Amino acid sequence: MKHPSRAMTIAGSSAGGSAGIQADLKTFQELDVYGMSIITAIVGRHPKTDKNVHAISLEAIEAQFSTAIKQVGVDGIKTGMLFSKEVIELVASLIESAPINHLVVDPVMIGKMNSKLLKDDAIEALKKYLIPLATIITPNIPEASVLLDHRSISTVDEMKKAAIDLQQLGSKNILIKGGRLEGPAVDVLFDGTHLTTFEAPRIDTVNTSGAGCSYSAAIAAQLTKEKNVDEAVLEAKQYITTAIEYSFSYTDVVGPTNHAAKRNYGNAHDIIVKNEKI
Ligand SMILES: Nc1ncnc2c1ncn2[C@@H]1O[C@H](COP(=O)(O)OP(=O)(O)O)[C@@H](O)[C@H]1O
Ligand SMILES: Cc1ncc(COP(=O)(O)O)c(C=O)c1O
Repeated sequence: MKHPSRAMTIAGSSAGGSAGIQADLKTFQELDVYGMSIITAIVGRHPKTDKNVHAISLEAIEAQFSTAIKQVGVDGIKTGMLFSKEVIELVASLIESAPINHLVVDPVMIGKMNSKLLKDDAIEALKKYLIPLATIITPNIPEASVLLDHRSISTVDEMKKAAIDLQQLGSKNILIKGGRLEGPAVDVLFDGTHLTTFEAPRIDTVNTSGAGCSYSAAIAAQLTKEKNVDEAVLEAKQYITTAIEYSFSYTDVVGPTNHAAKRNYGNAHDIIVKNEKI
């Protein structure tokens, strides 16, 4: 038997199972890669306070990472919620010490239920230490805007311009996710020479908690299988579009995407891919 490739998520725990570490591990499993997790923080809602993030010590983060590397090894990593500049600096140095070919950085800042997942003073550390190590970064529109000093981004053309400008931060590839715009769900990839758009129909649902987490985890999973970046993004876009098509909610809270949907029902929609040279 050939061993599956090995993917690691370094991210926060999201108790409801829709986002964060939980979404990443479900995605890895669905895509047939061996999943590992390094928990950086625990997000839990406290109805009577706004203290909904419980930090994990740097020592515990380092201990998880070295255990996973020694017990298993790693082919590709994705980072999600990192919360503080201290965690970002540590995670960047751990990643630099590991023999990996693929790093997906999802610059998670604010959750869909408005949890603050990154401190304001951590943004510079993200730019300085982690993004330059990335194979690809996957900001949504508000995150891309913050990384570009609060530039307004409200059209696909502005997403294209933003993707080109974000490459100056040092990541090889930039993928801006258009989930927050109206109209078709268009994501823009810039690889340094080409702009590629990946377009899916907009699905009429609010249940997209963890969509960005699952999408970046799916890209990481495909990269560990030695797919190139274009193939990895296309397959991940098919995966997340199908997971959103079959999303649901158990309560009146924004619900999860359906991680098993592609396995159970096959791809829900064709993705339109367009490519232009810059
Ligand atoms: N209603 C929707 N219909 C189809 N695709 C969507 C929808 N909402 C988000 N997406 C897609 O889901 C992926 C995650 O995007 P987004 O929700 O913007 O990320 P995040 O969770 O980081 O905010 C992207 O490919 C985006 O285009
Ligand atoms: C730990 C963690 N990471 C990431 C996210 C981001 O989720 P989303 O992709 O829905 O923005 C959340 C949302 O609450 C979270 O709790």
